[in-house]
Amino acid sequence: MGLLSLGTPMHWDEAKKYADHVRTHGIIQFLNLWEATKDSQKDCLLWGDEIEYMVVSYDEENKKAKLSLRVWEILQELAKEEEEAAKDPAKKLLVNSSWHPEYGRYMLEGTPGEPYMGLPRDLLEVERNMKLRRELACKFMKPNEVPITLTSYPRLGCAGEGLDPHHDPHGPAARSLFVPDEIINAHARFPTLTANIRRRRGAKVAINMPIFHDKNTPKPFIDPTIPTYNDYPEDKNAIEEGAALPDHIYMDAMAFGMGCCCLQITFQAVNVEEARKIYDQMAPLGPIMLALTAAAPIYRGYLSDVDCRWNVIAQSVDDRTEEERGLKPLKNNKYRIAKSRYDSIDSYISNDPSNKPEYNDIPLVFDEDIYKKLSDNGIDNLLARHISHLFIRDPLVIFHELLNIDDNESTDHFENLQSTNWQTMRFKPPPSKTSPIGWRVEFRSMEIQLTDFENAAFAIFIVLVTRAVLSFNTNFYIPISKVDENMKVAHHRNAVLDEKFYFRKQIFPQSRPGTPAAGTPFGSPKLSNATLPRTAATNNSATSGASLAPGLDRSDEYELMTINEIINGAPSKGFPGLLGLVNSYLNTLNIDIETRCEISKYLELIKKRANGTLMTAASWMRQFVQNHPDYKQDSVVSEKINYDLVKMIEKINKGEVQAPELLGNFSV
Ligand SMILES: Nc1ncnc2c1ncn2[C@@H]1O[C@H](COP(=O)(O)OP(=O)(O)OP(=O)(O)O)[C@@H](O)[C@H]1O
Ligand SMILES: N[C@@H](CCC(=O)O)C(=O)O
Ligand SMILES: N[C@@H](CS)C(=O)O
Repeated sequence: MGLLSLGTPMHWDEAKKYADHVRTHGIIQFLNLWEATKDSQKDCLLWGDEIEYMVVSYDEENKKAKLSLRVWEILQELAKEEEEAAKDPAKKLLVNSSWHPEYGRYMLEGTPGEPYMGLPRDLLEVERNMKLRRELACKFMKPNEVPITLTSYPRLGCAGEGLDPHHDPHGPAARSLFVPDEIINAHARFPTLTANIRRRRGAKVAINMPIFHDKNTPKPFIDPTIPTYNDYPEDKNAIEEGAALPDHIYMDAMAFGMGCCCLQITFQAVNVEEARKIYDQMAPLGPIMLALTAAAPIYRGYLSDVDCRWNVIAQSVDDRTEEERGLKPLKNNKYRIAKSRYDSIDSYISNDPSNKPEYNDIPLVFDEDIYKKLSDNGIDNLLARHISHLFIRDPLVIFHELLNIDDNESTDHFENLQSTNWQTMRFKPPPSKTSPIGWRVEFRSMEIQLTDFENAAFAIFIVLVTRAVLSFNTNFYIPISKVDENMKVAHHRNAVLDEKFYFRKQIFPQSRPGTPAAGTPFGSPKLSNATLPRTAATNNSATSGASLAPGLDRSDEYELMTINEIINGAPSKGFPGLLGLVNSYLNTLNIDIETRCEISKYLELIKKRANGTLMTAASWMRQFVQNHPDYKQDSVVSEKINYDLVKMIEKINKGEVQAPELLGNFSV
């Protein structure tokens, strides 16, 4: 959930006139924040997860599962609980969660009431708290409603069905052929984002995911369910005009992407340099964790040939004009931009000496005036590049009432741009000059899992990886272009087992192979060299992307590995794997046996997903569909299959049905 300011939002035609105003003041706000917080030191790890839910409403009589558009009412009840809990310590324990709206009017976002601390036994709170959240959300639902953690809803946008209450497709914000605007959260942020992305782009967003060709799927596949009416000026015949590609599942609205759910983890670092280090070290793991958590194989009622949501969301918020996408010469726009606002990160930002200039090997487009303003005010090259790159985008949601604000007090204009750059990692300054919250990093690529047990396992694994990274001073750097290649591969069907990913071979500093830095249990050991300054000469060029200089080919530093190798290690190569690192890290702590056993359960799940003993949610859902008696080997996921699938997921989550191929013997 991004910035939820209140006010009267501007139409794009007006908002674009204030884009420079918002950027200029956003940078002043960032600089004010930087001055006040750049030396902030925190002494403990704080971290938290964000779980996104969909609320399903069953029509038991007709065996249909619909998305409930009643979430606003549920959120109001949850907010009341939170308010009461804040006043009453006894209730605080029972509620212990925080709730937020999300893009879809059928979506909820829940986080722990307070961030977790850095003790190993706190890890055992994670699953308990996720269960508590689910129970609490249920309390305010109707008997036929249920929260499910499904990344993409299989039949979202199948016209004429699937929403409770029913609404026909269309509406002025999305102008979709498939979904009504009533599916969008009513908070002004969300319909305004939807409409202004479309207006800025100059056309509706066009999302095309390859269809999975089964035995009876027509070839070429030309979707017979795409309507051909033409209610809006730019709403042309999607097939004839080429918006809907053959052999693809076509979607035409932001809801198909931002209506997907994910699992995000945020960590507070001890200081800004440590946050930058974590950001860089975790970035190459983005695609690996995307493939390992893959849970989104079905779109608009069809089995697709991809397993993950990421590219769907990227295309669903792609506000770049034809000029920016390189389809026309630049005339009205300033830059060619390679990626959507929702995409993988474009540059590493740490001043750690292991961050070699040649790792930032993709051309970085950035606003040179903003870069200069940041540099002139003491921001180093890498951070200035990062921020001035985020600021090539236009603000999409501007509120009349919040145009002129006190740059000393507010960070709204900075957050406006920051919170609409939806990337695999987010580098987050303290929310305000006086906030007790420190510098944080958010890990954003993972797909939401079907059960709380799995979500807890992935959350715990990721937080332990960050601890191991700091403890062993690991080096996961590979050229960022390789991270991008991994991102593409991560989408492939069954990438987790069938594909290989670039990963660094030698992940320990040469001088201290595998030696853990001394640290308090689960705390962040002080980094010996993370604060060394880097001169501009050793950093990347300020004006363009540094491409790999001849003779500097670092391909000997990385190689293609399977996810099994990356996670579980490759003993013959002396590569420990991320789980090897995590276990070595845990061995350095003084943990009681019971806690260690409990933690091991979660790590076992990760191990077994990576080595193929257990299926990803994406593979499991494919198998469920393909084995369903109603499935006709034609890629179609019917209403009845959808209903049975959602029911099955609910039962697995409640422990009423075992799914050993997904969960092994683990109980949920
Ligand atoms: N000081 C902190 N350090 C680390 N994590 C924190 C801290 N405070 C809150 N969190 C956790 O960060 C997560 C997200 O909280 P935050 O309020 O930053 O969300 P947000 O604004 O919705 O973020 P985003 O839009 O980037 O997803 C939650 O899991 C929360 O528990
Ligand atoms: N739901 C989005 C993330 C939304 C957000 O940025 O909070 C996803 O699946 O990645
Ligand atoms: N929930 C995301 C996507 S709309 C945000 O608010 O930024």
